[in-house]
Amino acid sequence: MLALLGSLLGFGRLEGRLESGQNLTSTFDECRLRLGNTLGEPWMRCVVDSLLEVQATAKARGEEYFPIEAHTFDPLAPLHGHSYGTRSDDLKNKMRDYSCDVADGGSQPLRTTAWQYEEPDVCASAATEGGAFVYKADRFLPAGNDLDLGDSHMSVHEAQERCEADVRCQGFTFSAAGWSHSASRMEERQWISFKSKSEDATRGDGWHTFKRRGEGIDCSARALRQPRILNFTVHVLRETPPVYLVDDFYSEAECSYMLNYTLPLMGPSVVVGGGTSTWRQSYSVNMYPDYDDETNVVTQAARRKFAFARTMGGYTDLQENEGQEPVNAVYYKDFGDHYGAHCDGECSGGRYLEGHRIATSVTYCQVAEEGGYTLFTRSGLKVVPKPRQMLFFGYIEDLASMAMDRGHTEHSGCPLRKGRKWITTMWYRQGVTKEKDWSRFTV
Ligand SMILES: O=C(O)CCC(=O)C(=O)O
Ligand SMILES: [Fe+2]
Repeated sequence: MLALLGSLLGFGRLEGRLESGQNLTSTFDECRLRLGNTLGEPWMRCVVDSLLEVQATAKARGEEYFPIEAHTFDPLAPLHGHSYGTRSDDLKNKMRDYSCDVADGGSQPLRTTAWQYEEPDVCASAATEGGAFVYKADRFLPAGNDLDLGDSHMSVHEAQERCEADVRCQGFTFSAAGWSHSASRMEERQWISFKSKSEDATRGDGWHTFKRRGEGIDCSARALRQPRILNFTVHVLRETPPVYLVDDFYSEAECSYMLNYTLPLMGPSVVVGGGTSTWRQSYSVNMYPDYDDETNVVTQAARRKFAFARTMGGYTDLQENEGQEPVNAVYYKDFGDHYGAHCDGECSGGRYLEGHRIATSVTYCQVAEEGGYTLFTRSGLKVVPKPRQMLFFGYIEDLASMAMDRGHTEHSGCPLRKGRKWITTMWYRQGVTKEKDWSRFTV
């Protein structure tokens, strides 16, 4: 079934006759009614078949029509030279707009299964060594110079005390070639810059950074923070390439922590290559997991997501580390905010290349009352999320040959109609490391 849509929708071609020609909406409505109010793939197929019939009749009569070329159902192949995610495919986008605004409850799972995750011990001594601070060698903090603590000449030890005493202080940074983190050297005086921002520790030889630990977890209540075994319910929406929806992936505490922390920092979203676009209307900000700080909520959530991708997604070589992309927090808040049809990675059937994106997860803390669904635009899968669910989808069509998807992972954030939507999007890359990080590769 899946094998048909990537190719047939790739053939939708507009020749300036849409408005004066076939009334698409009536075809959409008719197919929906004929199929008992369901959308998805059977509906898309019905629409295309109906339009082909109308086209044949119109052609014979010399009338206008919505032009689409005859489609093949098999094998599925992207249209030669066709670039996914462009605006050229008008029929597909009209179908997307229509599907987004129909209250059909979304796609139902093929099956439901369970996933178990054993949390790392976030309060183990190794994970909290260094007390309230995480030390980062060869890193400086570029931003957050708005503290009146100023630059001060003092011992590193004193700097820790001063920073801890001020809630605004998120860390401090100094340059000292040859300095190493040891008890005696903590008493040496350095020129210290205190910072109100510590998420973006940047590589710099001879620099040293002390970051305040995440405040998400209080390790003083040690007894309450034994590592937990978490059990999740997983709804399988598609087997290959995988689309899973996981219930209660984030806890309420995680969501409120991330919402509170990101909302004041958000700016207009950008698209791949930089810049804003009406294709992606929302607000966003990056969150940086710090794999040296296990108490950090963003770190814990990222570790859980990677574990899921390895065990459930089958991407066993995936590794969370500093080479991965930051997590993108996205807020859709105004009527019509949306993300047009796009692929997050390569989706025209090539071979997977190390360092590139291999999977995506979207975790919803706030869902809209109407609209804001996540729709797979070439396969008709529609996710109507519940708060705190995680949508995971991978792009590998065949794990044995590492052949990539041929269009079925193309997706869209439906226009927001009522309420607000707040999500975190995470992209997974195989083979990235701290030294060879994501920015060296395209998507
Ligand atoms: O908003 C959504 O539902 C999808 C978001 C998305 O596709 C992305 O952030 O890459
Ligand atoms: Fe996306």
